[in-house]
Amino acid sequence: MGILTTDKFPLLVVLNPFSGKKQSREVWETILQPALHRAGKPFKVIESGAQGHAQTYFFDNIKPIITDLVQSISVANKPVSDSASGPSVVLPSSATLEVMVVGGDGTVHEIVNGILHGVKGTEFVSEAFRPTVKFSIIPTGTGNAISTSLGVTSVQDALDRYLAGKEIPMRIMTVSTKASGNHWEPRLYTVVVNSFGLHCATVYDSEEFRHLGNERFRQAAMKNIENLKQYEGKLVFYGPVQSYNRSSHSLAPSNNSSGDDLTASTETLSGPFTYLLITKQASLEPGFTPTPLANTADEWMDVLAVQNVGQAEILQMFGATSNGQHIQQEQVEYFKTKVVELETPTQGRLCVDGEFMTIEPGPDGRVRFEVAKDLNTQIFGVFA
Ligand SMILES: Nc1ncnc2c1ncn2[C@@H]1O[C@H](COP(=O)(O)OP(=O)(O)OP(=O)(O)O)[C@@H](O)[C@H]1O
Repeated sequence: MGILTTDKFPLLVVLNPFSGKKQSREVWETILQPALHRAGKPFKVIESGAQGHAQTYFFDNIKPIITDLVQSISVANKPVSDSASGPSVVLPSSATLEVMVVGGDGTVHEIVNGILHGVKGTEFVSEAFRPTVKFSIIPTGTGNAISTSLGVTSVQDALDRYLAGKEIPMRIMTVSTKASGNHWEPRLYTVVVNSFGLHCATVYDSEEFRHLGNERFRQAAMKNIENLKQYEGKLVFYGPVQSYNRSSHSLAPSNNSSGDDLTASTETLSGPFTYLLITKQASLEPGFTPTPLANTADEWMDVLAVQNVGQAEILQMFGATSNGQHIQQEQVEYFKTKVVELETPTQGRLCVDGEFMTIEPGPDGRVRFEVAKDLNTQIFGVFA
């Protein structure tokens, strides 16, 4: 790999020149690079050359990166030679990899998926040795959901938070389907949002409006609202569920809540769905906060469900999503949960952080969403 040029392991900077309005390179050259030089931080730049590049890069290289990272710590910790036995090198039980993303949420999604698939089933992330990956997310994408949810207001703000060094856990979700032998196999890891129905169709259609920046989502949403569809499916919750109570303006344990037993089904929404989001972030872009109670760092995922409504109700909801007041509306159901499964009677489409996945029909095609609880997937943090 040869990433280790000094005994100080570099910050890995992943730059996506295609994100948002294509300003990542300029932001890097004019703001970030000079600031890192001033701060004396060594770095290595990885420029994404195509869709999927960041994911493939980390999938292919995460093991040598971790090896070099461990070596750098071992070098730094090497005690002064005391005798003929020479210096002893003590291998650490953990190490911190810092990754600065100059791009959007899709780039963070690619890196997380590349890393977790790259180390799966290896000793590179295990009980004996577990690295942590700390992200500095510089918001040069379109939605910048993670940054917006953390209240980051600008590139400079994100940079200042990185240099200040305060971080919080960035919990992710696993998206699994049934593999042979009937066990759940994680297919994808989600950092922002899984969606079904209108939101997924909007993201799908928004690519053709990419040149419009943020406006692309609005254009694609209007197109889909004009031609509003209902999406057949049922959503089954397992284990503890909290639902939002409009009268008390607060979350309360669902009536059927089954303690911490994640195998017991608690609640079912029978659909059809007009709009369905399962998220880890409160905002999906500045001015759009569909799951206002979501928290990047907690062990819950938030579910916003709108079942079988018409254009007027959907427009009414969107009219109040800027400040989260839509969760007071009758047609909006809001939950916090840890495990939920979606089943569709016919083939469906799921959107996972902007990546699309096919839902196969019937019980065998069920998709299971979980807040990742395996410690080997809970390795991410974000400077906040
Ligand atoms: N060199 C490249 N050329 C074209 N597409 C690229 C390139 N590198 C990465 N991509 C793709 O760019 C897309 C957008 O990336 P990213 O998520 O960073 O920005 P965004 O979509 O504008 O922001 P957000 O996800 O925050 O809304 C991703 O699908 C990624 O795979």
